[in-house]
Amino acid sequence: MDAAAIELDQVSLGWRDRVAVRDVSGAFGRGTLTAIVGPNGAGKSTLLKGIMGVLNPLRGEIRLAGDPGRDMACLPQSGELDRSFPISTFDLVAMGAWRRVGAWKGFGAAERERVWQALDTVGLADFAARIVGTLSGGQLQRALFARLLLQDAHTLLLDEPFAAVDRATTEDLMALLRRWHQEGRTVIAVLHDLDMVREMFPRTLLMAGQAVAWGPTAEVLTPENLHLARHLCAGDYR
Ligand SMILES: Nc1ncnc2c1ncn2[C@@H]1O[C@H](COP(=O)(O)OP(=O)(O)OP(=O)(O)O)[C@@H](O)[C@H]1O
Repeated sequence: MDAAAIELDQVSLGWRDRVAVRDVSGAFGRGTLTAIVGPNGAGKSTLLKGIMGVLNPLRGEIRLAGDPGRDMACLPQSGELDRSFPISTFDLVAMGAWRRVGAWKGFGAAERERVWQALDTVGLADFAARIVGTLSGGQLQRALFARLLLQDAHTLLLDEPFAAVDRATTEDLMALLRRWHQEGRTVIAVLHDLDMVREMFPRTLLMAGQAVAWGPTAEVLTPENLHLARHLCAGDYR
């Protein structure tokens, strides 16, 4: 595999009373496109939080190539967003540029043009002035993808990017994800649609509290591995 963008060495994550992710070791190669899948409660979001640095490992080590502040961009699960914040769609997208250009005083005409381009790419140019609380779920997800475009990060972490969005929006946003992959960025997405993973994601990490399998998608999503994941999480997982 190419050089690692993110390396996990016997990583366990959780809280005082609960270990949600146990003893995961492996690497996300630079420029790879990986899906993280597994039953509800398998520790997928917890693993992403560990990689983002919002949760410290209980054990083990997470090593990131580059400067995580600048090189990593995240799309949180939509339920974790505060939509009541009174901000326009334009400003939400513009926030993606903060790390590159500093505070608002550095925000010139060129950056404004980039915001317009990003809004146009996701089909939201007509919604620039709308307060984000008035966007539909799918429109908000498009705006958050536009913000990722502004961030221009080498590594992108997306937690259920297509949850509760319709087929057309999913196809548009998936095209952006593929574009990032073709540009050589490292892309990691938590997903539930295994057919989509089989079709679009070359690599997969199957979680069930631990890493059940990690590698080329066809070798990971076998009936045996899925059965094991279901058994480990004691749920219904196909
Ligand atoms: N803040 C927290 N405190 C304690 N336990 C938590 C906390 N957040 C999550 N958990 C628990 O950790 C486990 C893993 O949760 P996580 O959200 O990582 O699962 P997931 O694989 O992303 O699930 P889903 O597919 O339902 O989103 C679950 O049992 C969950 O209840």
